[in-house]
Amino acid sequence: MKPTVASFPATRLRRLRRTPAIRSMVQETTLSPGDFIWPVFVRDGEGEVEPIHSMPGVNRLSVDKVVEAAKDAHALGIPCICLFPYTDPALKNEDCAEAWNPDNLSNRATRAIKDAVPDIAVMTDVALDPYNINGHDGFVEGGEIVNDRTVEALVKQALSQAEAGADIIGPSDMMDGRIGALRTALEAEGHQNVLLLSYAAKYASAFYGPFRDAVGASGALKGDKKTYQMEAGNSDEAMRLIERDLMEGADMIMVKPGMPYLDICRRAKDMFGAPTFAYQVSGEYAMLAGAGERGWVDGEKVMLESLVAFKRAGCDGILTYFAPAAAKVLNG
Ligand SMILES: NCc1[nH]cc(CCC(=O)O)c1CC(=O)O
Repeated sequence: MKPTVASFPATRLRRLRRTPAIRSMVQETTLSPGDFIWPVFVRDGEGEVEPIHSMPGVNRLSVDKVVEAAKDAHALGIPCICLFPYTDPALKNEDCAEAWNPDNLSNRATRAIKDAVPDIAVMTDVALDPYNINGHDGFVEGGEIVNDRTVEALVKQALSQAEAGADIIGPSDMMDGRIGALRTALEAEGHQNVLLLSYAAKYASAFYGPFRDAVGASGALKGDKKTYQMEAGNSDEAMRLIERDLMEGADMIMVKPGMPYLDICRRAKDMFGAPTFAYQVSGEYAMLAGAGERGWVDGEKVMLESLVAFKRAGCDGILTYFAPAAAKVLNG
């Protein structure tokens, strides 16, 4: 596109910015609660609302409280809630079997939400890190994060989530071949309507720090995730990963983290035209919410500005811890 601009004063671009009414008429991108997927942290117990110190305003919730959160989200017009379990350290080991336990925390929360608020979509996370004694997304053998044996486990995990009623499965593990394996298994087991939202372009990022505290994986993690998550300097590789996942049966794709990778969102949308999501991750949230809390920035304004940026960059939606706060502002 080459914008046409006649010379001054035939064109005075400030005319279009003069009043709120005129600015609203020509606004190119808008934000609404329907754009949000709300990630929540689930813990055991009842009546539990446990603050996460590195994410001001975010709590670990017991299943009953997650159900209340889902009701609130639905009332605010948020279409989807995404579950991340904080697993009891006693249930973590090297075989990660808790990941496909039909009665694990994530599956109990899914069933409880689908019972109480059937209209909200439930998204679940596929990766072994909440269950793995060493904090990695895959099995570790002799210091290596092994691919194919991990994919077999991810399939069992995803099937248990589909069985529990998950609408959207989000593989965040970055193993090769998992989208194809998951799609094949879901089709074979009668879950042909379950959606796959692939964490297709997921970078090995320091912005995940507060999340790892929230799910209790920080202490456990040995080494880094660079043999499966992407290097920050790469963009062509992101396009290869997205194309590969779409060809294997992903319905939607994600770029993660969000703000430092808006160029990847734009490129992905332009290149593939698939439903594209960005994850505004825990570290991004911590920076904005933390600075807002101290009065260093206007918390509400930076929240909305950061979120509309994703829409402008081509995203169809955003996973954000701000979802309920932003929806409240947008609903007026
Ligand atoms: N499967 C791990 C996973 N799923 C979502 C996040 C990060 C989300 C966030 O930071 O908000 C991570 C962290 C990681 O890869 O170490």
